[in-house]
Amino acid sequence: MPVEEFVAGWISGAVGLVLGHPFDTVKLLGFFKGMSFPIASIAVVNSVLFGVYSNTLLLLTATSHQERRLQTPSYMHIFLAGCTGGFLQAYCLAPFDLIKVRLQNQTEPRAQLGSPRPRYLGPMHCAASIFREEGPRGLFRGAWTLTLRDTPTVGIYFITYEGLCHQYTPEGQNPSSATVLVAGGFAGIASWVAATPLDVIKSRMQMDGLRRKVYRGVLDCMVSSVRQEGLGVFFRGLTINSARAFPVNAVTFLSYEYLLRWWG
Ligand SMILES: C[N+](C)(C)CCCC[C@H](N)C(=O)O
Repeated sequence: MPVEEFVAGWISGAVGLVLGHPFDTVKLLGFFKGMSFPIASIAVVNSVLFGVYSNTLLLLTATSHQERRLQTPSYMHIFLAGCTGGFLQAYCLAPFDLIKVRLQNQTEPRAQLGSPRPRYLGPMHCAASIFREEGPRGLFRGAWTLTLRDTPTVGIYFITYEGLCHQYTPEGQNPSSATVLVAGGFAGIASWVAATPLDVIKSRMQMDGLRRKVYRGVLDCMVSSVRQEGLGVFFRGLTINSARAFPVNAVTFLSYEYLLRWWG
């Protein structure tokens, strides 16, 4: 099993992440709150995303990353491999994403003398508290919605990337850096536009049960969100998600391609 893709996925994900983190947090308070933790978690998550994608394509088309430039796989295969990558990465991402959402939604100041103690003191404390208060399954709260969000949208992510690269690259050549940056950026935007409605629902499911349980399930969460806030609720954060997605995924794909070429 080619492991380079896993390693390249990890490193490129970390590069993209540093760039994207302020966008992630600006929706809330505190700019670089919780930076070190996502850096560690991206090692697992992005390497699963790219590693599973590439190895699924290898299974489906019997071509390696380099050979695929000469023999472009069908969009169906690219989509299926993307969905497989998205499905598996969602499960790895679930506990990390839950902790991120819980910490970012916590707006009490850091522990200070005289002020009330925040519920979670940091990522490890947050993980331990969830485990204690909500059980081991609590760490996977919202995982199902995350899977629904990521399975098709990672398919869209890779279709957009490969499609744009193919469009602007002469037959049999590697895409130029500019092409990779633009294709990666638009792949990020396309997948985030598609992912935003379920991203809103996912975060609500992850915050549910903290004080008392409000939703009976994903569908119930969707229906009551629309009832209370209208259809616009599904587009919450769309602009910031897209603004973040372009630079993050442009550099993610650029470093991924370069690492693979360098090792290849
Ligand atoms: C599927 N979905 C759109 C959610 C994410 C796909 C892109 C993954 C990238 N690490 C990022 O954070 O932008």
